[in-house]
Amino acid sequence: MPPPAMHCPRLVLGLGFCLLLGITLCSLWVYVENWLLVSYIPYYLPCPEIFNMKLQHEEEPSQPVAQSQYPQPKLLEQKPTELLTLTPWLAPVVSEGTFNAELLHHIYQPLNLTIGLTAFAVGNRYTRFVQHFLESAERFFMRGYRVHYYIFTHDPQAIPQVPLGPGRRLSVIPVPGPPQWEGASMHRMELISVHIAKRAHREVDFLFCLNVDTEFRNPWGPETLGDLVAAIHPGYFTIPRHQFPYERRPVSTAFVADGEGDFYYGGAVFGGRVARVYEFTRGCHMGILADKANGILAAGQEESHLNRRFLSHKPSKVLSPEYLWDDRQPQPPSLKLIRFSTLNKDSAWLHS
Ligand SMILES: CC(=O)N[C@H]1[C@@H](OP(=O)(O)OP(=O)(O)OC[C@H]2O[C@@H](n3ccc(=O)[nH]c3=O)[C@H](O)[C@@H]2O)O[C@H](CO)[C@H](O)[C@@H]1O
Ligand SMILES: [Mn+2]
Repeated sequence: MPPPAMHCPRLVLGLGFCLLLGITLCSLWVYVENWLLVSYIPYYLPCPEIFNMKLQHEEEPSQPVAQSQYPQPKLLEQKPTELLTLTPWLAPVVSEGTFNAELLHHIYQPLNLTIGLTAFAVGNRYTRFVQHFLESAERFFMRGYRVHYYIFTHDPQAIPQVPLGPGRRLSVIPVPGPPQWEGASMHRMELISVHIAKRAHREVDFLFCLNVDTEFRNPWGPETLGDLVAAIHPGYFTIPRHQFPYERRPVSTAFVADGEGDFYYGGAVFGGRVARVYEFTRGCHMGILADKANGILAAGQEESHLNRRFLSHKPSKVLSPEYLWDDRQPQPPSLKLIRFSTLNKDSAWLHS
């Protein structure tokens, strides 16, 4: 009698088939398992590409900061000044005693920055201020840095040739004069923003916008550089905010309510990184245009719009009234020095 298996070739075939199927299913499972594992790896392990990525910025050579000698900062020390040194939104308030000029110079000098400065001299009453303004700036404004002055005027012929130090240059920007000119306050924001868009954004890193009937009296250096910089108005730093000369009519885009306000900032000094100054001046110009369309002229004109905007777009650095004084006021003991001041229009040198 043949063995029973021989009797059932079908059984053998069936067993063989089952074995094959089992092996196939097993390898399929291993493959699927591996495949699942592979598909999860990128989610749990860091992508190896990031280790090969080249950093865009080369590491800076070490700066000579460590070599300069300056007093140790002390956490528990008395206040460096009678003035506030930090705003509630953590912007420094710059005044004498709050910074070390030599240390800042060591930090900013290697950055090779160009600082722009705009001033308007439209109308013969204002062109006569340019010479003294530039001469005083040459003595005190950002000494040791590249500086680009932009003087906006209706009369380029009237702008004097003032000798400039190395790395410093002057561009005269022609603008319409009177009668199209209805007072600088209505045009400066527009003209500055257009000038930045057309030209200054390529030429300078930081830009300050200043009144021209002024003078520098003491050093104004890199301690003033910041993203968006405002200066406290010399006339209003001792009074409560409900007395600030903000625009108080709600119909104006410059409206500020009684219970609002940080400092009253001067329209004679503002600045910052050139892109931020562009946004700032553009925003102020839009507010001025909207008011104009509604037949409104803000109480402090451009200065009202500047103050409104600084309320919602806080300055990253605030300059104390050392950086915006007014000749008509005596120097208070809380201000250790005056760096920049509005001139009394009867100043003797104007008549000489
Ligand atoms: C001491 C004081 O109260 N000063 C206020 C006022 O100064 P002022 O009343 O002294 O303003 P301003 O008449 O000097 O005008 C500001 C600047 O605009 C330019 N300009 C003005 C008129 C003109 O016809 N042509 C021309 O070029 C010029 O650069 C001048 O420095 O204005 C400032 C705004 O900047 C602030 O509002 C100040 O609070
Ligand atoms: Mn003035």
